[in-house]
Amino acid sequence: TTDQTSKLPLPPGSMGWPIIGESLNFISKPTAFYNDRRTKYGRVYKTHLLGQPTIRVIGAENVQKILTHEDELVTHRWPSSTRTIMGENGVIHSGGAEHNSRRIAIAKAFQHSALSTYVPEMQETVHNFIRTWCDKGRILGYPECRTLAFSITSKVLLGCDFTQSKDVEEALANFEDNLFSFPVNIPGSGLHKGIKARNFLLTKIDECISRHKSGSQSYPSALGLLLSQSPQGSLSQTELRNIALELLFAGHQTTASAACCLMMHLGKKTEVVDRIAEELYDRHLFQEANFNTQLNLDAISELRYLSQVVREVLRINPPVGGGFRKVLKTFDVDGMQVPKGWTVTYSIRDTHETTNFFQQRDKFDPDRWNAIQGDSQEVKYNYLPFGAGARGCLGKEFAKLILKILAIELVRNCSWRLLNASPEMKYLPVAYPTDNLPIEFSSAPRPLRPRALTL
Ligand code: HEM
Repeated sequence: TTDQTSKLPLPPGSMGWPIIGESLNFISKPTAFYNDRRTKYGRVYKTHLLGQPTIRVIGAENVQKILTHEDELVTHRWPSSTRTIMGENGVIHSGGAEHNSRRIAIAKAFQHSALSTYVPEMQETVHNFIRTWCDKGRILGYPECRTLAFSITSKVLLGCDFTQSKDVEEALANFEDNLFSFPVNIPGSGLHKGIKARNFLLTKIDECISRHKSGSQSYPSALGLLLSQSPQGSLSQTELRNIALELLFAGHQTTASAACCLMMHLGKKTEVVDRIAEELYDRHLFQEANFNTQLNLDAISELRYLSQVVREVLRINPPVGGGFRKVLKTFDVDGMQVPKGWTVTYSIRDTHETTNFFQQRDKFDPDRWNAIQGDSQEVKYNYLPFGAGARGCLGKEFAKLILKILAIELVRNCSWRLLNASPEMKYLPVAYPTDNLPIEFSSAPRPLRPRALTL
């Protein structure tokens, strides 16, 4: 229902069928669902999804209104299937002071000093994957990036190496694939499968926690760090378990999507690969004698061009399409009402794809960031791959670090060729190429261009 006290109209759009609304179209073809409605209705429209009357909002000013009024105009509310499968004792499905204190505790596992301890394990894992890609010769980029992200996130977030545990990888896929389901828990339903996967993953997380407690963990991890802070820290065991699961969820497909898109864009633009190689050469990270120099966080942070490349990949192909909120108080966007009690979703991808803030916005051009101050207020809501504000991504530096290490190791150790340079993209649950990105790998890196060699 609308808010009768507001004089403003509801946005255009369709509420679909009684009860199920437009959920069937959304679940069967989510990418087309969003694209069609953006074309038909523009920046703000209404729909009915997964049991909730919903308004979708596109565009920097509109998105800013949502992200800067957390706990005042809006609060957390993902669809009920997502809440059930993910659990409500973590950070993603909590609000107010509880959300804030959990965020503060988790942030400690992603501050500079913690991140620097994760680099060796990240580097070694990436390196091993690239070796197997070269051995295989031909790979499918997206599934490989999923497995790579699974391996890194399980090792570095949980401190447990599940690389060879196909049952855990499968359970995570089931968990992720059923997060958006009808809220009906009967055998065979998506929700039922998702809950089963959740319970299995929690038993594995419990094993990781026991291993940490017995001191048999050999490398630094986010969970290890969070555990070492409790019981003095602010997180209870129930919270920690759920947060570990959330980190796995939040870090896995997102990083896989970005890693795959990174390989895709570098595969399309060999001149960008050359520029990265030159930067590595200038920083003594790319010499005949030490192709595989041990990386460290400070050296990686100094690679300015590489950071622009990663930024640009996340601009053109933001892995996450947007976020869900519950409306606490009726407010307006573009002269229309967003009524109290409804769900509002803010769009990342549609905002990136429609903003006029960037010139030639469809062009992959890392140099555009030379002239733009990345953290400026101006760019903040036109470029938001990690969301922003009180619920902005906690793992963004962690994710960017993986992407940079991947780019460095790719450029130093191999060359690769896309077998289809312009694959069709899908965008849900994350951005990915529908053909899975077939790639041919060889173990000889591209030779350095003359400019670098004559330096
Ligand atoms: C390229 C990779 C990633 C992208 C694009 C991404 C994107 C996002 C976005 C858009 C949000 C905000 C969602 C909202 O507004 O509701 C978010 C939240 C979050 N992300 Fe990420 N993320 C990435 C990687 C990671 C990683 C690796 C981790 C963990 C290590 C992580 C942990 C989280 C957490 C815990 C939240 C919830 C914060 C809260 O609710 O307060 N993310 N992420």
